[in-house]
Amino acid sequence: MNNELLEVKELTTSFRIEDDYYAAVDHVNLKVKKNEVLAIVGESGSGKSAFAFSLMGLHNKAKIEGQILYKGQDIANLPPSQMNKLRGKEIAMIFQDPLSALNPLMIIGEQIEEILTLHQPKLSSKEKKDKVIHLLDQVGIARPEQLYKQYPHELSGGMRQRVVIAIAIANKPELLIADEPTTALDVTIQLQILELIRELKHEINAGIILITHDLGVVAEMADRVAVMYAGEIVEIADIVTLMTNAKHPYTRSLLNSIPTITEEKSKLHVIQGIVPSLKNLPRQGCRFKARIPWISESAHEENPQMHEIAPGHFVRCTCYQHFHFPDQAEEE
Ligand SMILES: Nc1ncnc2c1ncn2[C@@H]1O[C@H](COP(=O)(O)OP(=O)(O)OP(=O)(O)O)[C@@H](O)[C@H]1O
Repeated sequence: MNNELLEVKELTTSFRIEDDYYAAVDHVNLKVKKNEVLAIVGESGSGKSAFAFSLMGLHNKAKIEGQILYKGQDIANLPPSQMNKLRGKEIAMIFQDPLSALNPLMIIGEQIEEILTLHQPKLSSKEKKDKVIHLLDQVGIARPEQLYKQYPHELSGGMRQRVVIAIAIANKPELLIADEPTTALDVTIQLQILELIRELKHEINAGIILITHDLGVVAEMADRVAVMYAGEIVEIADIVTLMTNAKHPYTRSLLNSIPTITEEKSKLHVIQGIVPSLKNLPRQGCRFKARIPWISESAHEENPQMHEIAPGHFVRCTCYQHFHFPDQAEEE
């Protein structure tokens, strides 16, 4: 197989609420290649984390349907013993909150050694320590020997996230999933961590799935972007196309809600409403319809499909052809 690393087919992740299952990830299809950053973007509640956790096999009680083909092998619903061998080695994740991802009672060096021991049991103590020092250096920690002996609470948020990244890349994963890796950090530190992930992309030669609600982060980091709304992918395109020629009303609304210094505040288009809760989600028709009520009913497909409108550029539903912001006339 070429350089395709991951192919997700019709992935559906459903949670049990009272007596029924409700899909938080609904028939998602996408691919990730080696050396590629695929960003998944959407508001809170759109299903991004549920998707990431499905790839990592971290859902305890959810029902997972469809296929997660990692290097051709379906890893959806893999027995825990087999998933444990992949997780932390071939597939690794950087979590949102570095403090909760680290063990408060263990020094940093031991925490990184632990993940090395798990997947490379034959390493000697000296080899392990050398690798840890090298990893800490690789993630930009100035005095790795000193940090080796420190506890998580002794570090700043940015340092902790560097350690979490060191743990994620310790076993040279081929697929790295970063779930809002900078959300919990100060703005200046966010930039440093993004820069680090960008540098590592070349060094570790991995495919990266970057989950974020922040289109600024997407613009900086992504090669391709999948926009997620209410559990579905509504648009996929390469980064340049997405930033300059987005079509789906949701993508356009997200892009329009980014303030620019040249735009007057009164002209900002802020999307009204929120992503509906799982139980209240309309499962028939266009899921974004309720948030663009000024667009006529007939613009929407009854059963919205993904349309390939240019090579590699997919848009769900036909409503994009008739979409305009409330204060503008229809474009076509
Ligand atoms: N364990 C669970 N049980 C029931 N519902 C859940 C569970 N986990 C997530 N959900 C619901 O699934 C939907 C998608 O949640 P998810 O956390 O994946 O969204 P998200 O896009 O990652 O948002 P955020 O950026 O806030 O993390 C939400 O409606 C959420 O309430």
